[in-house]
Amino acid sequence: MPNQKIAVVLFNLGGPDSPEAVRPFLFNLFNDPAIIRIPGLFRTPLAHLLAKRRAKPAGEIYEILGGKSPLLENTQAQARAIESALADMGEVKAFIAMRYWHPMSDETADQVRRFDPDRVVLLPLYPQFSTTTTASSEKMWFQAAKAAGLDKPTVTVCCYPTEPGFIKAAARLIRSGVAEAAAHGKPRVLFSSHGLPKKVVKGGDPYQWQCERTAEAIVQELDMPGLDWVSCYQSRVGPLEWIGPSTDSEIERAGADKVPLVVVPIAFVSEHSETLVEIEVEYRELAHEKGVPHFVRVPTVGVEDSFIQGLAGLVRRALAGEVAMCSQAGGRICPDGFQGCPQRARQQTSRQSPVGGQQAKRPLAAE
Ligand SMILES: C=CC1=C(C)c2cc3[nH]c(cc4nc(cc5[nH]c(cc1n2)c(C)c5CCC(=O)O)C(CCC(=O)O)=C4C)c(C)c3C=C
Ligand SMILES: [Fe+2]
Ligand SMILES: [Fe+2]
Repeated sequence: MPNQKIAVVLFNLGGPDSPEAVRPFLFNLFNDPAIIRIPGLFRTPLAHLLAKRRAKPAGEIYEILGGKSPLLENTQAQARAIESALADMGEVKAFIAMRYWHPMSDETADQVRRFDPDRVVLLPLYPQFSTTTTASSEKMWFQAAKAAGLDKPTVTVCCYPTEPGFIKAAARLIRSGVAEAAAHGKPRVLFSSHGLPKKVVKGGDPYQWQCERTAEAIVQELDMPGLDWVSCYQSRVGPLEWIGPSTDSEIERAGADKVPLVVVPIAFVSEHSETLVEIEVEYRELAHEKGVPHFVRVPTVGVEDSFIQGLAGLVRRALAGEVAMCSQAGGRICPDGFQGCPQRARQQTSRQSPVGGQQAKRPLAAE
């Protein structure tokens, strides 16, 4: 239907926009029942405590980035690019709803109501579905939309772990990383995703399964026979056991094997603390310490044309109702058909290194 008024709402995590925002941002994160799965009566005081303890180490991370996260600016650039890619559809406006820092769902739902669209598409900037990210954002959005009196037909893109434009963009960026590393030996590619506590995955969360599908699809697209690669997990916080192998343990193994590394973030689609500090600074230093001969960090897909065209295609397909419904989540669209569906993802598979172990934990507080 041409010339519709469409609101595309981009979901992302959000990040502090000043040093003062670090602690309240962390409080919002730890107070999310999708992150800390205990009743609110206990969770809220615990979230205050954890935010207080984590504020110092997290603040130091954001200090390296000038006191704030660049996630909002990078997401704004993606919003403008998506609007341009969908300009032929009519009046399309992309909004941003962050989960833990501004602009959050309540502010955005109000803006969307004032825009008065015919339809709303919720588009997570998380290629892989997790209850801790996509589902949490979606739940918050529907609460906020109801409170704002926004009652427009809405469809949610579920996930796109193997979306061809996303895979193509990542592969393009990796090729030059592999070429650079190859001057120092036979490179190993680490597909590094944000980790999750094991019990979340055991509870049926499809995230790990989908991260592995993303890594496999990129390897297939790269078409580099004999490529040495592994799927691993970064950013562990807290005392729980997290999924592995950890990115740290894989860096250590590469040091022992004396192979150059190409580290590729596949669960983040723009730059922020986990890419610019954790990978670029901390893992680079660890690699140096462990004797890795060369370390390359591949940038996130950001506003790469094929990625943006891929996202625009998901919006078109969601509006056309062309894609398979995700049977687990009423009303949510699963663009990969059954391939990336949470329902199917219970079959845990794995491409895990035999040496993969526990991730070195990031302390919740300055220890
Ligand atoms: C793929 C995306 C993400 C998943 C899954 C996820 C789960 C998850 N995260 C924490 C704890 C923290 N995450 C933090 C930062 C952070 N997390 C993501 C993405 C995912 N998190 C992003 C994009 C960011 C960076 C935000 C920015 O810098 O702009 C932090 C804060 C930073 C720090 O203190 O180091 C914490 C804490 C848990 C516990 C969890 C799953 C249960
Ligand atoms: Fe996180
Ligand atoms: Fe699905």
